[in-house]
Amino acid sequence: MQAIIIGFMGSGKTTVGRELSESLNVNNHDLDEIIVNQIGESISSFFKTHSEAEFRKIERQQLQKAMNLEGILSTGGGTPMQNSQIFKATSIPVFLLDAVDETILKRLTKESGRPLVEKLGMDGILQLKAKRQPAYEAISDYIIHTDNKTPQAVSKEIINKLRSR
Ligand SMILES: Nc1ncnc2c1ncn2[C@@H]1O[C@H](COP(=O)(O)OP(=O)(O)OP(=O)(O)O)[C@@H](O)[C@H]1O
Ligand SMILES: O=C(O)C1=C[C@@H](O)[C@@H](O)[C@H](O)C1
Repeated sequence: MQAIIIGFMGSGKTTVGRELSESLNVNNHDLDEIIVNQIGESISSFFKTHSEAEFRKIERQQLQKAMNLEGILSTGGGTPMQNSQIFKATSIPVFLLDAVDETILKRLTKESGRPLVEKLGMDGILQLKAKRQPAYEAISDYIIHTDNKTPQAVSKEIINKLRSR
């Protein structure tokens, strides 16, 4: 793996991961997509019939496997929380996509289908973001601010960091 992208829901991991892997001409892996293929249903529908703990167990297993793939890996928003050791132990650079609350709200309201947004509501989501922030930062090699930047600009910033390593 050349780079791992982490960040809160709506920070742009999936979008930037696609852009970045195209620019670098490497494989793109999205942990949420890998999980969806594994469970055979959407994450939303899985959450309706299973506990979050069951989801986290599958997420951890698939993360461990995905760390051995080549290319770019974008994770789920909650992936770093119970897997900090895996991220700390790797030599693959970890990029945190950061955004202020207002940006996250704008991006999340554009789309539906995120089970935690449905469960917690927007106030709860922003509280969760604040709670997770220290854990995200603790495992990141680079923090990339994404407010008012296109996914292309964010991707270019990551490429510059990768090239100057
Ligand atoms: N830099 C950006 N500027 C504007 N819109 C963006 C940017 N990055 C992502 N978006 C938009 O924000 C929404 C969420 O992006 P995306 O699905 O990539 O986030 P994510 O971090 O992968 O979220 P999740 O963890 O919930 O899957 C999408 O509609 C996407 O088009
Ligand atoms: O922030 C989270 O905990 C999640 C984010 C999504 O990417 C999915 O992995 C799932 O909906 C959980």
